[in-house]
Amino acid sequence: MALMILPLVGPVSVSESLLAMATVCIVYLLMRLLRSDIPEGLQRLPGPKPLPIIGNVLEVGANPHLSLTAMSERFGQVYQIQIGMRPVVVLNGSETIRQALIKQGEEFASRPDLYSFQFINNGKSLAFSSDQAGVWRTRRKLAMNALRSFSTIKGSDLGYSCVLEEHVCKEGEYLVKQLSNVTEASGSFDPFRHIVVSVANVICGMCFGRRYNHDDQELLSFVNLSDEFGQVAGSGNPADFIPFLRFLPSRTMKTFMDINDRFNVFVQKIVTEHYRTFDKNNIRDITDSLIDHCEDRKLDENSNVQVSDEKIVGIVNDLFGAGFDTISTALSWAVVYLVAYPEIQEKLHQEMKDSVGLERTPLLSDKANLPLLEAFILELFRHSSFLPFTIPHCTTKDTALNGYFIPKDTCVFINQWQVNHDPALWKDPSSFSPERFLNADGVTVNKMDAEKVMVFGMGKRHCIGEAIGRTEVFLFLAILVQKLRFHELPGHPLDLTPEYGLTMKHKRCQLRASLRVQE
Ligand code: HEM
Repeated sequence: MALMILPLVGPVSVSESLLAMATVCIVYLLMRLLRSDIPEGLQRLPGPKPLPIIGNVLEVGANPHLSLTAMSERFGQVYQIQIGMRPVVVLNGSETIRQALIKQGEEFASRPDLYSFQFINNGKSLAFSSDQAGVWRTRRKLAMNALRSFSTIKGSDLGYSCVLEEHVCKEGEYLVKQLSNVTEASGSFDPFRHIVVSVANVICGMCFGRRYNHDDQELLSFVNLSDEFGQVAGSGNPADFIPFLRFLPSRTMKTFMDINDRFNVFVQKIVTEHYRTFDKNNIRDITDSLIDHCEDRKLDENSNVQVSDEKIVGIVNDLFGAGFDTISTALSWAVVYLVAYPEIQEKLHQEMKDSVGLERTPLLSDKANLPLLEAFILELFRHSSFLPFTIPHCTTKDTALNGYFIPKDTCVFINQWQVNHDPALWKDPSSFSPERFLNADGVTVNKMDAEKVMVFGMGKRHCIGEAIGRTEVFLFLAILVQKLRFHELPGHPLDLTPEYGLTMKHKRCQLRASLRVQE
């Protein structure tokens, strides 16, 4: 992401320069005057000295997860930076984050009203908008109930424990065929390009009762552009903090708006069709269940929180959006790690062969017998930390943390990357070693270590799709490891350096896959 502010300034005259400098000084002095008083017994937050107007943007740079982790070594687990003219508190360290998000959860539960968030789901997103607490709570509860109902019910095939397992197993088998066919036809494939369609199909099944072909242009037109979405929605997007940047042309921002538009049109078309064919006695999917809720609520005169129909049915946008990008990113990283560590790939296949065999599709009930696969997933979450920060939080009132004063309405970044790479928690944090999660017996996972990994946030805003996310990553990966061997494409060495964003992706690459049964 470009945090280059200075090159955006063109040639200026002497009088313009003087005027700009005077403005900068006045704003700087005003900001110093407006600095809030610190209540007795509390301290002012430490942090790097900000420059006028741009604050600490240059020090934050293009990889905020690395720069803000390095700053935690200088300033401690709670410190303040300034992005543009907006103060941002950065929280690091497992215990400090637990204290803020769980023990003082109510005080850190809100979202800041950032510029880019108004384009997500037309400003009505459950995850990104700064809804009032009552409205957000009602919508979150509805979303959780809908997800639970439509993932745990039985599907059409009674051989599966639930519809989620059925969807993932069928999409997983299809993905195996797709990857081996594409390798045969074209010599290689881009893992994210194909995985994202399979994962999108699972959430589409639950939300809209439909699946898409791997070549469906309408679906592909935005699911494969989620990199740009993540670059803007990630913590530290300059236009969110430096107002004048909104008025300068930005290719990334334009693409971001374009993806949001296409996404909203795609979902709106399906929702309109659901309204047209809605039958109260045949609730087909999550969209129907949300429409049904609107109808029931109109009959309930006593309902004390008023939430518009648009905001209720709009929950489906959040579920669909959150349900494909996160899981596809995790799986795409998984495949890249398999290729980068071929000896681990072989061990995982051997474990599958010994515990499940190669004849039948792996199921959720096999999880307890696949400890190395579970450890691999934990290490993939920890090492890649592909959600380096949670979605930004915001304080709901004046509060204190570790003895420091934090005023109401302060934007707060939660540094998950730092927790997952903290040398106080992990031995040799930069090495990729799934075995670190196995107990000394080598066949059970150390649950205490597993709980230290932070990728789903925690507390009041903690991810509502965690169970679904873990289930999908496990099942898809089990099927891929059982059926395929992944290889590097000769002459195309892998680059595991993540590209910063809300979800950090590996660089797009070309890989090969061969069917194990043919070997
Ligand atoms: C591997 C997969 C996933 C990961 C790593 C993940 C991670 C996260 C994280 C870090 C947050 C922000 C927490 C915070 O702000 O403190 C979040 C929020 C959220 N996630 Fe997930 N997520 C995943 C899958 C899903 C799925 C499958 C769904 C739904 C189908 C989902 C729905 C949501 C929603 C609606 C929120 C916003 C909650 C709120 O603001 O109250 N996520 N997720």
